[in-house]
Amino acid sequence: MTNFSHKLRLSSTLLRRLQQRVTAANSDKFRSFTTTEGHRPTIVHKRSLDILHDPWFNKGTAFSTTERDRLNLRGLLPPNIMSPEQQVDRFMADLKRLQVNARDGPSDPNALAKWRILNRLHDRNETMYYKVLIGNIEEYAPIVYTPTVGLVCQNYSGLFRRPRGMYFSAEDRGEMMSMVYNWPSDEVDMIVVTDGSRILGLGDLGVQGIGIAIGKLDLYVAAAGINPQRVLPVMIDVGTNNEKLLADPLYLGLQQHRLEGDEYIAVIDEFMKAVFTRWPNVIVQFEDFQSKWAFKLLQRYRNTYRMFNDDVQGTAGVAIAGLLGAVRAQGRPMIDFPKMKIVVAGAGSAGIGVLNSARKTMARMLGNTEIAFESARSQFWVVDAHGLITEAREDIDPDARPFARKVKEIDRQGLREGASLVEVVRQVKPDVLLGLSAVGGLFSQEVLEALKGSTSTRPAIFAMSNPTTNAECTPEEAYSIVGDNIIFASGSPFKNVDLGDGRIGHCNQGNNMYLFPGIGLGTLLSGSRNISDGMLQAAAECLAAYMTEEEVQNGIIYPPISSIRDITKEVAAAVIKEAREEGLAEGYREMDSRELHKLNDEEILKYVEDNMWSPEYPTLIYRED
Ligand SMILES: NC(=O)C1=CN([C@@H]2O[C@H](COP(=O)(O)OP(=O)(O)OC[C@H]3O[C@@H](n4cnc5c(N)ncnc54)[C@H](O)[C@@H]3O)[C@@H](O)[C@H]2O)C=CC1
Ligand SMILES: CC(=O)C(=O)O
Ligand SMILES: [Mg+2]
Repeated sequence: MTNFSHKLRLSSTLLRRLQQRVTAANSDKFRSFTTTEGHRPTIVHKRSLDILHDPWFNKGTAFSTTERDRLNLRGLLPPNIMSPEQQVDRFMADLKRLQVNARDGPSDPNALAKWRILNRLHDRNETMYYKVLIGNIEEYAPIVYTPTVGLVCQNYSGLFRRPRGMYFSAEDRGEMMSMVYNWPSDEVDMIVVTDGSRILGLGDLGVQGIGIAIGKLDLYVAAAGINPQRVLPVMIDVGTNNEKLLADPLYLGLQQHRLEGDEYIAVIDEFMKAVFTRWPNVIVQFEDFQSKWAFKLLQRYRNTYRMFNDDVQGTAGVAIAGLLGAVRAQGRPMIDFPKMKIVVAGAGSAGIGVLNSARKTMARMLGNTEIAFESARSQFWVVDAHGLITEAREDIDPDARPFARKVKEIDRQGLREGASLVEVVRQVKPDVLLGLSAVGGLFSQEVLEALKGSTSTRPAIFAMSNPTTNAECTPEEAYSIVGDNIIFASGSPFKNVDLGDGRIGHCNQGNNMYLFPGIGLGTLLSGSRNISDGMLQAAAECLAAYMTEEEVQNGIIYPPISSIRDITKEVAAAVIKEAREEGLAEGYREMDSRELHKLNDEEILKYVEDNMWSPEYPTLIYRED
């Protein structure tokens, strides 16, 4: 009897194993019949542990029985075969449990612990990492991106485990052309490069800035479906002027002050030449370069290379979309935008980028004449660390000069050179107060009180600086001081505000993450050799048009991050259409320029969608080198 029941148990175990094999075999069969990008078999040239240690190919416990045999994996994994969904469930359960228990420090006990857990997953299984990220983007974008990525960069020396991306340093001068060939992939679509000189609002973090390039590329994969095998985070280490880091023996970067002038430019030139030689079709996104270099490098490279500066150009587009949303939210037509009075706090790469773009947009709406361009200038008041910028200022920054107020003009307004932000807000009574200053709390109680005098029926507050502690004010402060009838956006995520009686004070996330992935993807798929102003403008207009009238009336001027993949697809399509119209679209792979021109709007969207990578395991086939 005992024997019989034992046999029964055995046979039920056997049966379960057989079922698992059949399921696994069927899923293999299913995979081999589908032919989209994610389902084609991938040829591999390695087996055994080499596969398990390779995050591009690793499937962990999801390797089927036949694959385990084919790839010499049998015995190297626990015997139970899991589906990708089960893997994600198991990981999520662990993540939730650990986030309750883990403690990293008093300020934010869980954020770094979550980042660590996700990073470990990124190291061992890229597909699953992105499945987790895409499936839970609202919850984990704030971990892999702002605000936690700022904390990660600040603590990078301690957090560094497995290297990711490439490092080019001042010591590598003359070697970069050969170094690029050390990267294992022949195909790279997207590079995000930083020199670490202005990471979010946290200043110079030197080599530790690599974290921001990794975080931005995570969004390229999650939002734009850029294949993770074809992204490359890059850190150009030309030294740091952060004395604390220079004094830290554990600092991972060059222990020297930053290169300046021609020496600095020579390093960046060499890097650009090297990457475009190896990967002529790559797109390079410049990220978090201090303002003094951001504009110069953009002008230097934008007509020669396929590149853009996210802080200058991506931020500008997101701000324009938000500003147009603010006009609509006041019940006015978008064409009223040139009548808005806008006070901008911060005249760095981001602030000046927004100002230039807003001025051009206004001028276009006013007929695109020189007079229109000139008159649009007078809608802006710019305040930097030294107060209101006027033509009376000595040593005025050339990038800010076009926005310096005329002395006579501000005299009439009861203002003067260097007037404080609160004075400016009080006198101007603006429709919009926009902060890109990196100064947390700059929109103080006094400033917000002054904004109550705004002539607008619904003033808009954009506290766009990152990370969270650098926000110019919180949504609670804005709603409680200025009133319920405002529009609010911040660069890093905040919770909505409960206004009582079931009413919600919406907190929009005004962050360039809504544009840069679509700009990159659209450029890639259009095959344009440059990223034109028109393509950037098309991206911004697409984002502005994404919100419905009802949403805008409710104060929602940006989409929720849960729809970032969809908005990115739309933005990419808009970029492709504009590139095509400007005669820049040279096509991508089998979609040549002629074919691209034949596509209607729907077909362009489908073309974009078909080229977006999804986190699904391909069937792996072994082949000798
Ligand atoms: N939400 C988003 O998508 C983006 C946000 N940003 C954020 O914008 C901030 C600024 O970035 P950058 O322009 O590159 O930096 P930056 O350092 O070049 O510029 C900062 C500007 O703020 C001014 N400033 C400093 N103290 C001030 C004060 N008390 N009052 C008024 N202005 C003051 C400075 O004079 C300077 O003009 C950062 O925190 C960054 O994270 C940047 C890009 C995108
Ligand atoms: C969002 C971004 O690019 C920044 O804060 O620099
Ligand atoms: Mg940035």
